[in-house]
Amino acid sequence: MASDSSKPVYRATTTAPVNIAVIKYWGKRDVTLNLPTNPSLSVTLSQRSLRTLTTASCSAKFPKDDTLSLNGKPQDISSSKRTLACLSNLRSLRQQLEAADSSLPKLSVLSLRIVSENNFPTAAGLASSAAGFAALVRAVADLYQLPQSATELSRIARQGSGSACRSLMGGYVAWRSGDLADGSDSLAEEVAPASHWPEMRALILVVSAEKKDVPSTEGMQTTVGTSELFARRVESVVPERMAAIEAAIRDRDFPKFAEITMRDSNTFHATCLDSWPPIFYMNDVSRAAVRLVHDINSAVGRTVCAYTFDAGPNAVIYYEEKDSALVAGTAKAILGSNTEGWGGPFYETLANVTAPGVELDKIDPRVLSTLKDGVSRVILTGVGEGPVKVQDHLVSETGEIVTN
Ligand SMILES: Nc1ncnc2c1ncn2[C@@H]1O[C@H](COP(=O)(O)OP(=O)(O)OP(=O)(O)O)[C@@H](O)[C@H]1O
Ligand SMILES: C[C@@](O)(CCOP(=O)(O)OP(=O)(O)O)CC(=O)O
Repeated sequence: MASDSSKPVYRATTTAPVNIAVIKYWGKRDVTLNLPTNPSLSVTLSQRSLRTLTTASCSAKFPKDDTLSLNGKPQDISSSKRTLACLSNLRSLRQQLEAADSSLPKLSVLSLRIVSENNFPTAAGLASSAAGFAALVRAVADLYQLPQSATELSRIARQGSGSACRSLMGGYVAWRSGDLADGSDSLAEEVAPASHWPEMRALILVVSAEKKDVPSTEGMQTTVGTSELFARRVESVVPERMAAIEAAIRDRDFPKFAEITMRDSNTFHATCLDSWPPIFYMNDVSRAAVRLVHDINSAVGRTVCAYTFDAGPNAVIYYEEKDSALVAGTAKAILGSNTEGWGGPFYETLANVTAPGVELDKIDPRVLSTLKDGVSRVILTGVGEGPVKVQDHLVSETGEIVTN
């Protein structure tokens, strides 16, 4: 029997971004294949702020079962149908390559050791599952040297977590819901690269970093099964908004982009409230953030910012870089520079801003105190690129997990 040292360790490492939808995915027409009831569209956020780093490795020296370690903790992947579905799809693509070229090493028969780190809280409504599954699929696809495009791989990432299919690309990304029962046409595609509209910024107000009450999968099934508003959202509201927001992105028309974004977040949360029993993801602090955005826009006299909320209370506020002082500068004046997170790569335009962009007497006083008490941390970021192949492997050349 060959000694362990003669059994090579194959490795590939990637980073992957978070994305925040402006037209929300909410509802599945097929739970097993993770097929959505409606298309969605998101902005990929810069990995200079939020990112997952994942190494996929395989070797004949690893124990028989595939393993996944997330933030230093082993995960039970044997009970995660979604992770198993991603891995089995990727393996069969590798098998096809090996069957066509006998000179290729038989990686498809080796156990996988996958190690991942999120640089932000997991399962706290910061889209960790999107970045996490995108990184997992991208890293294993790189390890297996698969020729498939990001759009083709999105079909696999979608089965890990729907929103993950949109994190395989940078910029402005649409997930086409598709019509086919086997899901082969349910894919993500880039609507515009980040370079088309690089001035897009996002200020995330972290309201709660706790694990959320109703997980997305469960929440969306309750909505599909019980909300009367939901059918209208799927039939007419979303298709019209998809066309309109794609045009707004093409024309870099921020006011249009912003209004559609806010309305779609509101419609999504309305269908949650219309579910039975009702589901609440937004709280008083979230509602104060909504009010803040409307107050800023009306004080400035044009639409300079837009809010959106996922399945949790955190607010994501989109704006253009030229309006940083008006939007982020006002938020900073309200929250105080002691709130964690004012800094980092997107901070330059704000660093010298001392006065609020909008006078605070133009903002409802209850909003000021609710935000000051309820926002624990901010994240300043902006539109960014898709996954990047890197060499900071989380598995050593000899196969051990690297602890940072
Ligand atoms: N780096 C990762 N690698 C693999 N799986 C991950 C990774 N990060 C998160 N996940 C998976 O995603 C799950 C969290 O998904 P969940 O949808 O509950 O939260 P979220 O993505 O933060 O919130 P939301 O999708 O509503 O914005 C984790 O329990 C884990 O299974
Ligand atoms: C509100 C959302 O963030 C819901 C995301 O849901 P997930 O992609 O987390 O759901 P699963 O497919 O069940 O894993 C909207 C969106 O990102 O489009």
